[in-house]
Amino acid sequence: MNEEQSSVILNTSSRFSPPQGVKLSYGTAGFRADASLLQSTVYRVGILAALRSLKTKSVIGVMITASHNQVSDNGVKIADPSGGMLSQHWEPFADALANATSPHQLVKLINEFVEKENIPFDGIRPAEVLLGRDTRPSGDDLLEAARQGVTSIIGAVALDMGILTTPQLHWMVRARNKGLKASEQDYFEQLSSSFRYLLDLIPSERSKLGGANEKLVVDGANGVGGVKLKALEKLLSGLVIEVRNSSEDGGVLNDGVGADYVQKEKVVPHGFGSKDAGIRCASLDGDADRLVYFSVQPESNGTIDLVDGDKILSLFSLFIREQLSILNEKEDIKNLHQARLGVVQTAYANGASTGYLKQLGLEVELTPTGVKYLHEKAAEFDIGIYFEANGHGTVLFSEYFTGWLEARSNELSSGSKGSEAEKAALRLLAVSKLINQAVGDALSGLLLVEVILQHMEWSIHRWNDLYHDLPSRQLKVKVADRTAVVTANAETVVVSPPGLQEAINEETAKYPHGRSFVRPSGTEDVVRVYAEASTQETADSLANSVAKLVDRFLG
Ligand SMILES: CC(=O)N[C@H]1[C@@H](OP(=O)(O)O)O[C@H](CO)[C@@H](O)[C@@H]1O
Ligand SMILES: [Mg+2]
Repeated sequence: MNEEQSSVILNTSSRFSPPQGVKLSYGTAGFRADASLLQSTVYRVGILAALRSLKTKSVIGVMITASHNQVSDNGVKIADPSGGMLSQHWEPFADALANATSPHQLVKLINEFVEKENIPFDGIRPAEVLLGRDTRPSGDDLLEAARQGVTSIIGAVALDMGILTTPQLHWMVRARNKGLKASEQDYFEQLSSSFRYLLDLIPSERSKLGGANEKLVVDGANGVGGVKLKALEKLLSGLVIEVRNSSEDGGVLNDGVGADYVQKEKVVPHGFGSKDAGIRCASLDGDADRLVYFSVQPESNGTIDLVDGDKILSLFSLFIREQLSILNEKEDIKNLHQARLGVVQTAYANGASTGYLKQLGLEVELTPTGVKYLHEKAAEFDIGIYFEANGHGTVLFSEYFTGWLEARSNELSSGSKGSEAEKAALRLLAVSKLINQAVGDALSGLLLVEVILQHMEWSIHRWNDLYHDLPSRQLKVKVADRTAVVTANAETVVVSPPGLQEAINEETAKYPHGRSFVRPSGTEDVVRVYAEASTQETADSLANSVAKLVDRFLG
């Protein structure tokens, strides 16, 4: 960096003092904290995003959100050129920048990093960063801090894209870097037109008046998702959606509402009750990158049948597998490309879901917790489907495979137009356009669920009956130092402290269908305990015993 550049950063950064005595970490999904602590962090992430744009010669995204956290929190994360998460290789630098104690130290760190990473300051292609935020009241000021960070790199351009869901911003970054249309309207049009296309491809003999056609009721978590879903719905036909807890209703973001609450507590969100018994309902999280479905049990006290990320994954897998097999059946050997379909889960996936997917003959991979790991693994397949049990996931299509599908559907349409094989190829192509290729997206996921249910003529109950979840329990244990827990094999085995895994094994062996693992959280200062067993009582008991072991070894 030249003198002029250094002095601009020195000047602007002096307006953003870091909070005293707080250690910030990029963590599993960006920086998160009470919003009042984040001005300097967001400003510095703005600088980092501009550097990333220079380095990759591409458009980069900065999203201001704290997802399912309480409304007084906020956060910031970077979208890479592909629309995916920031390269893990740059995370330690993000941490170092956020924790720099003075403007001089900040400039020194940036200089060292620019040199190490060989970041070009040649002015040939200026940095360009898209900024988005969710509905949090602190978002406006933080977005301004990000803008000042970006523009403190001379020549860099920051574009304020306004209030967006997290997946919308990631989608825009990806589209811009591919030279495609990238506005919010383009996003809505791509989703609604591929949804319509898939509806039109439903075999005509299947009645379009089945159970799935009743209205869908969606809990918007009092966040950005509900408002965007209403805008999207205006472009949809063939689906009636009622949105509750949209941020316009005056309710508090994530307070007794939203996908995280529904999945963890397994109870109805605010605004839902026994009057909704049996109806197909869905819940989004605060920034609309998670989706779960549920139905209210009749005459219950707010208890629900939860249809979680594992079941969404199973539904998508079934549909895609069916289309691939239609395609393969009709192919002659010369044209056969045996597509590799893979599904990716974490250890939190319910054991019944993994068993079900394997019994379908699917390749099931396990990765550590965190979308960045699942996404990376899913990208190794022609079609890779990944979901966390909490409802964050998507379906990735390799460029090679979409190219192959396009070529095949063209060939097929010039031969026997309207053949089953052609329709299967067209359905798969439409799925690749509907489902967000950048990151998990509750809105596009919801449309894919809806069209598959109509295609299968399934109610939410039929879908929920695909398999029955094993009873499970999750607990959190406060320990002196959670980093003392080191795991291996996608977090299923503890390697340190010594003896803990053997003790867990001994305990688990006492329970029929018992499974349990522990790992340090990447977003909270706790060790998480997960247990499954054949009844709720035994799952609870196993989780409690393992929590005691964690406390004994680490307390
Ligand atoms: C058990 C669980 O749900 N863990 C969540 C949670 O991570 P932890 O590292 O477990 O705190 O937040 C992550 C980011 O949102 C999400 O990817 C992950 O699935
Ligand atoms: Mg989220």
